[in-house]
Amino acid sequence: MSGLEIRRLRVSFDGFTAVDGVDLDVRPGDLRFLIGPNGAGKTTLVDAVTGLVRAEGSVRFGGEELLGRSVHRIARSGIGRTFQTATVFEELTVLQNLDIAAGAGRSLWTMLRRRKDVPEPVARALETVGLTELADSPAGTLAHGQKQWLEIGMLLVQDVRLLLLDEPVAGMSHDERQATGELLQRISAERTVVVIEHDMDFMRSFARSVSVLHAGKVLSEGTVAEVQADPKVQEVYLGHAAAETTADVAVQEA
Ligand SMILES: Nc1ncnc2c1ncn2[C@@H]1O[C@H](COP(=O)(O)OP(=O)(O)OP(=O)(O)O)[C@@H](O)[C@H]1O
Repeated sequence: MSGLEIRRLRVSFDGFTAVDGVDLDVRPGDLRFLIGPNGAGKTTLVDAVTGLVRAEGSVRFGGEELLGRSVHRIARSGIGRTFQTATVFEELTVLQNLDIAAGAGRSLWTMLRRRKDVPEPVARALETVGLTELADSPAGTLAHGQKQWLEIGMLLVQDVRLLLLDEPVAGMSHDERQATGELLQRISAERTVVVIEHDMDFMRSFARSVSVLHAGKVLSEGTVAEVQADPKVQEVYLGHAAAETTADVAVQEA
């Protein structure tokens, strides 16, 4: 099974090139972290894959070309994403949220009715994301981390094969981060998962592979150890830190 294959991807905004000729291959079973300084083009790359911005080049998933397709058609091709802020229906229960995500073709009444028989894919998703006990709680009462897990569950019931997650652990507690990392490892065993992340500790603990983006290009790629040892990466990150330190000193001296 072929996963995500990106070739010569380019996205421009009014003459500014945010993604500048990116090649990227992510196989099913991988857990790829996409890192890079602010403005590197990470979110824009995911926007291009999901059809939110126009792009040139080629994005194939499972061998099918996605560029040029509508957002809805891309979603129907088994591609799903989460955003930094979870987008769940707060007034509905966890189960109803999952039911609606799973429920193409069912009436709203069928989906909102309290049912004893939870459909098998929904029960499996509840189990996978660890929310079985909270199935009947309104989503609005969930903790921040639990909402992110619900959103991932909503992708699982749609049988999304490629998950693109934008900073899934931002704002999470240490325990929530750990649980999220383990969740991502479980779901990536048979799906293709790409995670945009700024949290380097989280990346070191859970990434199977890493791509570093800088100024719209892939700067480095490999295992966590390979990427960390790459002088180009050290320069970008240390250069960044050095610049911030200099700025801090300048502010303090002013
Ligand atoms: N709609 C847009 N119009 C104009 N410029 C944009 C647009 N979207 C993004 N950009 C620019 O493209 C560049 C890449 O942005 P992008 O959000 O993809 O970076 P990022 O790596 O995700 O950064 P961050 O880690 O801060 O989220 C930035 O310079 C940004 O200002």
